[in-house]
Amino acid sequence: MLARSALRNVSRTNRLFSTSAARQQKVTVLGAGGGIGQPLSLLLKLDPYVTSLSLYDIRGAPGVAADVSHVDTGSVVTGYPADKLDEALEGTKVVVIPAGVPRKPGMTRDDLFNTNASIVRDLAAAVGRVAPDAHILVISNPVNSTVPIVSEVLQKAGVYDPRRVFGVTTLDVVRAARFLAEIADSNPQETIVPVVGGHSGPTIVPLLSQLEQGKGLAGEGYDKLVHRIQFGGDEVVKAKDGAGSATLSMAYAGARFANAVLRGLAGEKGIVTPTFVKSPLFEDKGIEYFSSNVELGVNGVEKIHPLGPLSASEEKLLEACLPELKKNIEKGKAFVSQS
Ligand SMILES: NC(=O)C1=CN([C@@H]2O[C@H](COP(=O)(O)OP(=O)(O)OC[C@H]3O[C@@H](n4cnc5c(N)ncnc54)[C@H](O)[C@@H]3O)[C@@H](O)[C@H]2O)C=CC1
Ligand SMILES: O=C([O-])CC(=O)C(=O)O
Repeated sequence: MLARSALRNVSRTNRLFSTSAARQQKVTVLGAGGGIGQPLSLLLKLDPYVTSLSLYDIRGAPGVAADVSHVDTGSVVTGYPADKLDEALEGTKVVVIPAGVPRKPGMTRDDLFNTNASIVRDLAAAVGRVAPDAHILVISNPVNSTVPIVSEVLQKAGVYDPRRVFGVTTLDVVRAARFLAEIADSNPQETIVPVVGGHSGPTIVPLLSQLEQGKGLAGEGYDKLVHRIQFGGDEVVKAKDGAGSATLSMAYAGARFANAVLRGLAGEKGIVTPTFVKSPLFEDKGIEYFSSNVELGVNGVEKIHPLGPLSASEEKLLEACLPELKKNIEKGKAFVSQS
């Protein structure tokens, strides 16, 4: 028999994260059987802020749930098949949506609209009906359009609170940190790049001038880095050669953003990260949603930070971002009003 202190040590080394959290929540993943959904579900199983993990997909969620449920952390995992969406959502506080098709080489994210818009619309309607006060984290592309779709659906249902709908743009932040750190020879975990705008090509605007490691960059080196951050998704789509887009790095990014939302819900202060939300920043230009640094808290979005000082190059990037973003947002809104 192991002495109690030895058991405690064994127990500590067996855990990836510490298990004591102030306040835990039920989290539901819609699209849990997919390329992102599976590793994301695993990472959420490791999150000490999750008490109950509900996994839903039109294919394969009970199997994923059975598998993930054997991991020895405190949360309880349940899988739900296609006809059990309402049960999956009951009592949930956070819903993460990676349901929908991914890109193949040669496609833009907007090319996914025709398939994913209706998937996201129908899932949002179910969330509005069953879990109207849930925080909704939208991963499904095109994010610039799917976030307005979710918002419009909730608005129609009379349960919209803009503080609780988020487009997950964390992968852009993760990539920017990694790619800049490679050039600057810095620690990527300490190379925190605010990435603003939206989540597709030219709408992705990294504010490199706001970092010590980034402010000296210019010319070809700067242009190449910006292009890599804006088109990092294409790099993965090309390398996977028809087998899909980023799944593992996205699962990491999604779990990280979900953890930030959960920590906010638990009352932690000072959690600031970029996310694509209903925003006043460019309302005067008719742009209702924008990603920028947002402070998260018990109500979701507590405060939207201004962009801060921009370099001349960043002003130009922003100029290219805004009209494209506006088009994407309007397309999402029109889809719901015509549905
Ligand atoms: N926000 C971001 O930064 C990123 C977004 N994505 C997007 O995430 C989405 C998912 O990508 P993957 O997981 O690679 O695709 P995948 O095809 O591997 O998985 C999608 C899953 O959604 C499920 N699904 C389809 N319709 C559904 C419905 N009505 N209800 C519940 N589940 C449903 C499918 O059965 C499948 O298991 C894509 O739209 C992709 O473009 C991907 C990477 C990064
Ligand atoms: O590129 C894609 O289609 C998937 C995605 O959004 C990303 O990896 O940033």
